[in-house]
Amino acid sequence: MSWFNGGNFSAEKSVRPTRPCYVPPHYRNNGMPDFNNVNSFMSGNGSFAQTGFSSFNSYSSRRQARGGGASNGRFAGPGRGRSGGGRRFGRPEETDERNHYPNRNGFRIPDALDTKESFGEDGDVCGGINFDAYEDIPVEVSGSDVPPPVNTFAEIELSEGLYKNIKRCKYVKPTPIQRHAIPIAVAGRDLMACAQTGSGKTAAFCFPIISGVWKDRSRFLPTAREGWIAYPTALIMSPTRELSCQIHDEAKKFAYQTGVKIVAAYGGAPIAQQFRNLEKGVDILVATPGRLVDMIERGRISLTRIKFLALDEADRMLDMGFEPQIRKIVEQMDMPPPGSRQTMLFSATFPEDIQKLAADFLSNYIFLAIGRVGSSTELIVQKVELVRDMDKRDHLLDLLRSQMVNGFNGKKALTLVFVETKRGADALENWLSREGFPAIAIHGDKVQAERESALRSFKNGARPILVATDVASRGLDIPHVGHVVNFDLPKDIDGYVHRIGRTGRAGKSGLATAFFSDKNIPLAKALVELMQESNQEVPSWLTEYAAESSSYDIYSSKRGQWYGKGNYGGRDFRNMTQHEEGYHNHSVNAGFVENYGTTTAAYGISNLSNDSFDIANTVPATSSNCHYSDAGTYYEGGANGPNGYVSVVPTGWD
Ligand SMILES: Nc1ncnc2c1ncn2[C@@H]1O[C@H](COP(=O)(O)OP(=O)(O)OP(=O)(O)O)[C@@H](O)[C@H]1O
Repeated sequence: MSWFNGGNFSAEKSVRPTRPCYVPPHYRNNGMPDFNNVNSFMSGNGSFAQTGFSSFNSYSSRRQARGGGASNGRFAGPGRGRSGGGRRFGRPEETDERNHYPNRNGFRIPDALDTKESFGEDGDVCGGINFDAYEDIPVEVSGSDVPPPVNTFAEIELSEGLYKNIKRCKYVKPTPIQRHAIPIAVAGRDLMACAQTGSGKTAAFCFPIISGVWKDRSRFLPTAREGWIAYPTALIMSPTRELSCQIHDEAKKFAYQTGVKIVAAYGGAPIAQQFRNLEKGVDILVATPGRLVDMIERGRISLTRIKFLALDEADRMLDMGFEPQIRKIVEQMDMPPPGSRQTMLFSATFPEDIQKLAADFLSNYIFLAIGRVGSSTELIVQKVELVRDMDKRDHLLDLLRSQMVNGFNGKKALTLVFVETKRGADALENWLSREGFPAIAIHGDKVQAERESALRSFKNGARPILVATDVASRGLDIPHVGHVVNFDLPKDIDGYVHRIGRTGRAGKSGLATAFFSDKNIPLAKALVELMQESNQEVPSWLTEYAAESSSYDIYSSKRGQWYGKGNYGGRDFRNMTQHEEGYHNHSVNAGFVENYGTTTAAYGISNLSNDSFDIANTVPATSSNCHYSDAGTYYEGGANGPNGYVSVVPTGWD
């Protein structure tokens, strides 16, 4: 990625004097804002609004002037009373809240927000979507006989009606994940696909499924709903109700007038209504696991005719929370086994251990990664602020006021604030409302109608601040989210990647601010790595914490995952050497000797149950391919051979 060297864009008021100006990819071929001037940047031609970070850069000095306390000299909390001195206003009138919300403190209520922007017909920049932003992302594909990528939708053998709908949706050009994944899926191959948040994964699995279902004449068999049992041809599962709803809505747009019937089944909504929808016929079922199991156990859905299975947010679906239910649905009910159905797994993050689990559901699959697995898009400007827990509310208030003072510069932007707990979400919503900021909370303890209403009033701008737990962290595609605030940081870096990914979508820019407190030190190293990788400016105090936090890189009990690092894999785990605790004589696909930052595979050959092992290509350990982990653990194991299989024995942990 290039760093822009000043020139025409010299600062009026430089806030980053010591570093060259990074130009995010979405600005590279367009009108350029002044990148040395934060205010100018915020009001640039991206989708999010001016947020006034100039005032934040002076935050620390203001705090010191006030004599605010800092525990270790690095915290920048305001160190003053909890109210921040703001005037308090009552909760909003529930009626006509957009127009009459008490905004005496000046918080601008956006006008009605469009749900979609329009797209141009003329090439790369369509309705603010700048495809150049994605062009230089490296692509990794592995597996046998990989179908080649395409450059246009027209090159793919999709059904006629679907083409029309792609045009109707103004999808002029496929995104990289679509260019690669759709031909693979249309060729009938199983797929594990990873691409950054907001890069178009939904269409990447919906298009082949809709097309495949449409071409599958067997769905017209009269027995398709016999005895009021629904026999869908395709099943798309996702972890949350809101995401299932969203996928359902998207898929319906893509399947408009094709005759392909799509039904959603998710918890919290009346099951009787969902049964009635199923009774009208279903080709593609979009479901959350809990409601699906319920329906299958009540004998209303059979999976015997499933030909296409897609798991969105697949790593979440296979982590410890969901895995038993997914195994039950996919392995213990009546679904055809791998090989007899086509299985597609999609996510922006895919930890190695989950990749291994996922392999159980796949047959001869292709692994596709657009960018490094678990990486974050450069479209999102990431800021990390050092804030003590006790100062977070004031800090947030200052942030929101700063947005207020600088205005939205004619742009409409929503702010999504992530907190750790449901109680914390309610408390922050109440507090913000008391302070005169129109906020609404969404979390798992709210009934579904409340959740939907919260999301609606956020989307339409009636409550432009949504306080959310992780229930809103994955998959949700809400236009105009300009700013994501991690009021509480998540425990692992993958969670952070998904949360900040609610902004900076579809080629548009976004801003993510994290409040980092001493509780988050274990996350520092992974955060620094992620930020560096996406060319973000890393504060020096965070780098210091990262150095300190190396000692936190111990295996947690949870499936050998790194705490903090999230164990995010760089690539197809089949191409990696094994480095997990407790693996003995475990055969792995060699071909690579990989350095994982802390460990690298090493020396010695065992294996060798695999015929394709090529002893001639064996690479014995040398100082360059044999490393020690941070913990001083020596890996003894093997390498190499393009198709070789070797054993890796982590002797240090015996
Ligand atoms: N080819 C395209 N042309 C124009 N817009 C597109 C295209 N593909 C996807 N989009 C739009 O991009 C946005 C993001 O897409 P999508 O929600 O599928 O992202 P995602 O990769 O699934 O993100 P996440 O990882 O957060 O789930 C959506 O608004 C979608 O309509």
